Amino acid sequence: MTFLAIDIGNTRLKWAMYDDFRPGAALLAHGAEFLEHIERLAEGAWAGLPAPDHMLGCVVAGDAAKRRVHDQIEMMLGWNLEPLWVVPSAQEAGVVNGYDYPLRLGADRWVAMIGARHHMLQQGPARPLITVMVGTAVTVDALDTEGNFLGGLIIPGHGIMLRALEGGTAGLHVPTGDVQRFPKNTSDALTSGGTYAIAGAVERMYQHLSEQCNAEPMCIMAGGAGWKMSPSMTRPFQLMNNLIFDGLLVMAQKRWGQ
Ligand SMILES: Nc1ncnc2c1ncn2[C@@H]1O[C@H](COP(=O)(O)OP(=O)(O)O)[C@@H](O)[C@H]1O
Ligand SMILES: CC(C)(COP(=O)(O)O)[C@@H](O)C(=O)NCCC(=O)O
Ligand SMILES: [K+]
Repeated sequence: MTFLAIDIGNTRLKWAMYDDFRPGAALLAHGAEFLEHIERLAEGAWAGLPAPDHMLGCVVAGDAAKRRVHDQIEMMLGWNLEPLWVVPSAQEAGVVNGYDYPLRLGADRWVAMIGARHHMLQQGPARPLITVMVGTAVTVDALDTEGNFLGGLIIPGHGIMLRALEGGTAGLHVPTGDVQRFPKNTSDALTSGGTYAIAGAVERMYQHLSEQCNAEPMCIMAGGAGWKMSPSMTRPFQLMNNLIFDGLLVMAQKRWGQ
């Protein structure tokens, strides 16, 4: 019972093939393509894969990207798949969506929270939970001990922050620098500024959530640039590279399992 999970962010499409659609399924193959290379999937990374029985994805990159992926799936000989995409709802898998308009929440944030809460409950008792996703943009989302999504932050990712500063000034065209506590050149000042802006936002959310819930939150971080943040975080956290896929496996089991 093979399962294809797809996560289309604003920079890259990530995909993973599993031998089953339940948490803990074995990873058979995985990969990532920049969005401009979606058309390579069918004849490239996906060629030779076993035909998946089910597919579930989340997409925040717009309908055009989704349609281009449908075209790739159609090109796969022997695949007979109905592509299904996550739509954030009011409640799923023990998580309650507190957004003013639940549908407007990014599908990737919804899936990540569901994956993170499932992961936490596998490890021990329920606690407040923060999911941090460091991709094109950075999102910092808060769940209380009962699984209510209380709300979250959206901030620019490293790349967007740098490009915005480069574009809006005359003197900030410099190579990437290092993260320093007291940067003494422009490159280090920009790199450190972006990194601590993100780390500071997570710290604030940690304070807000621990005050709100009277308990120490668990913090789970993911996303293509999560590793860049690791040395600069102020609180304990777990890096989970497959967080979105884990969330999709939880949702897939609810849809097709049993
Ligand atoms: N090998 C890599 N390829 C692409 N982006 C990378 C890579 N390593 C780190 N990054 C960083 O990760 C970000 C993209 O992360 P990703 O999780 O793919 O974003 P999204 O989900 O928004 O597409 C980029 O902004 C880039 O700074
Ligand atoms: C915040 C995001 C742009 C993050 O995108 P990403 O960095 O993963 O490409 C995405 O989750 C999104 O478009 N959200 C919709 C708006 C919202 O969540 O409020
Ligand atoms: K993402």
